[in-house]
Parts: sequence; structure tokens; C-alpha cells
Amino acid sequence: MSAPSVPNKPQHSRRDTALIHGLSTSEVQALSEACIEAKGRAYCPYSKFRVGASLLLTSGQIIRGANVENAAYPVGTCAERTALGTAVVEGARRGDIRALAVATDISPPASPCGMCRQYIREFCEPSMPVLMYDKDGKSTVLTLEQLLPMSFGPESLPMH
Ligand SMILES: O=c1ccn([C@H]2C[C@H](O)[C@@H](CO)O2)c(=O)[nH]1
Ligand SMILES: [Zn+2]
Repeated sequence: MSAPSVPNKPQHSRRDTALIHGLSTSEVQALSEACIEAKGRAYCPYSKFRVGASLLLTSGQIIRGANVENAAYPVGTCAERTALGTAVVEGARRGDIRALAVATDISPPASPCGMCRQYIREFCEPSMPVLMYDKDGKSTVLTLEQLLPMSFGPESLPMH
């Protein structure tokens, strides 16, 4: 017996519920998939500590980054800064980044290092959510402001 015919319904018949800091469930899903996928591209032969990052731009575009290490250890860069640099080259500027997600293989999840927090502050609002995924894909969310209180940013400079 053939299945009864069903009218062509959209897969999500009601609007995505805003769950986290104005992000829809599908945006959170896209961010988590992208940072976990990017973690698989990490170049970390020295630390063997894989980190993937993803950014959601206001355009809807998702940008990926991973840590890229170097035989001269301090030259290596974190996943967050790799992603942000890529976003800037793609044309993103201050106000164009809605969220950052980071994935590692540890639990509780890693949070961006101090250097990255300041680097992020250059381009992102203090209210921007930072989603941190642990080894099991479980997330913790904090705002940039919570990670970097009383921060120094571009508007702190007199020339701004
Ligand atoms: O939030 C973090 C923390 C660490 N790392 C990288 C730097 C280095 O390659 C490795 C170990 O510190 O992890 C990141 O990319 N992001
Ligand atoms: Zn960092």
C-alpha cells in the first residue's frame, strides 16, 4: 500500500524559538556544527589540543577558524583569531558579528584566552554571546562582557 499523500509542508511550520541571546535554534545549530567541524581542521602537532571556532555574521554567513600552531611556539594562533581574521577579510566590520562559538575536546569547555578576548573586543559588542562547546557537544554561554569586564575597546580612544 502506498503512503497517503501529504501536502508540501515546510519542515518547520512555526518560527524558530529564540533561545540564546536572540539566536534561533537553527542559528545555534549552524554555529555548533561549524565550530565542531572546524576543530577537525586544527593544525596542532605540538599541543595536540584541537580548537574550532565559528562566527555568525549579520548577513547569515558562517565563518570558521581553527588553531594553527608553529614550530616556533609563540607564533601559533588560536582558533578564535583565525576565524575573526577571516571574517574581516570577508568584509565584516564592527557590528557585523552576532555570535562566536568555540569547540574543544575537554569538559568543562575551554573559554577564549585573554589575548583572544581582547582581539574579539575590537570587532564585537560586549553583549555578544560566546558559546563554548565541550567534548560531548554540551555548551556553556557567556557574553563577551562577562568574559572581559571593564574592557578597553576602540571607542575608548580619543580619536574614535
Ligand atoms: O581558546 C583557546 C585556547 C587555546 N587555543 C589553542 C592555542 C594552542 O594552539 C592550543 C593550546 O593552547 O590551543 C585556542 O585556539 N583557543
Ligand atoms: Zn586565544
